[in-house]
Amino acid sequence: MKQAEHKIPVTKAQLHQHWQQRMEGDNLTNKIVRIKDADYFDTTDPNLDPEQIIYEVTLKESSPETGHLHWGHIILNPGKINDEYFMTRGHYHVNDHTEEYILCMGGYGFLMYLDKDGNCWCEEMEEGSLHHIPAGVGRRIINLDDQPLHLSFCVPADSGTQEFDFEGGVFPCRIFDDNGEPAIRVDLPPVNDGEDESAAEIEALLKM
Ligand SMILES: O=P(O)(O)OC[C@H]1O[C@H](O)[C@H](O)[C@@H](O)[C@@H]1O
Repeated sequence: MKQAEHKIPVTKAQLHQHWQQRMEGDNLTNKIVRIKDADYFDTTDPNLDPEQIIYEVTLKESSPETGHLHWGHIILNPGKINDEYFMTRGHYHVNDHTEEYILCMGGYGFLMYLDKDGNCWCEEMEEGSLHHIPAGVGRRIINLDDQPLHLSFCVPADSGTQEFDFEGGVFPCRIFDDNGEPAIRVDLPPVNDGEDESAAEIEALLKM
């Protein structure tokens, strides 16, 4: 006898709603970054609403000890400050033995990595892409689309978050809209023409 089929039709919108409902219940923390908080962009734009949300991170926290995992969602909105796409501030983990996974649920963007030797590279994020962030590597996320970028992430409970020191000029690469196409600007350290150094050397020699 043929077995009865119990197929339940689901739409993408329903699945998405289900995904959002995973972030209900206890032990939730929420971080919202708005235009007024965005001191890490290349420029400012006084015409933008300071209250506009750039991104939101919701974290379902487990207990903080080693071995436990936090689960989180990020919604990174589409937009730009002048030509620079909306992006997260970026961070690395205080406990630099901890890795992370990020799963893209929808949208399109870049995951930018920065290692301790200053190497900077990007991976494309699109629906279904899974990204492994190695231990000791910093990250930033950039939305290149006109839709929100929806991400889930899983991170060790003892990882700890350390923001980048932007005064120090980390993240040497930045992504801009160049006539509708993303373009990378690489900020190289200023070239030392040697004049200052030799002046200091001569002064040191004279004092000997
Ligand atoms: O750049 P942040 O403001 O630190 O936040 C955005 C971050 O959200 C979470 O904490 C994830 O662990 C990160 O991988 C992501 O980059």
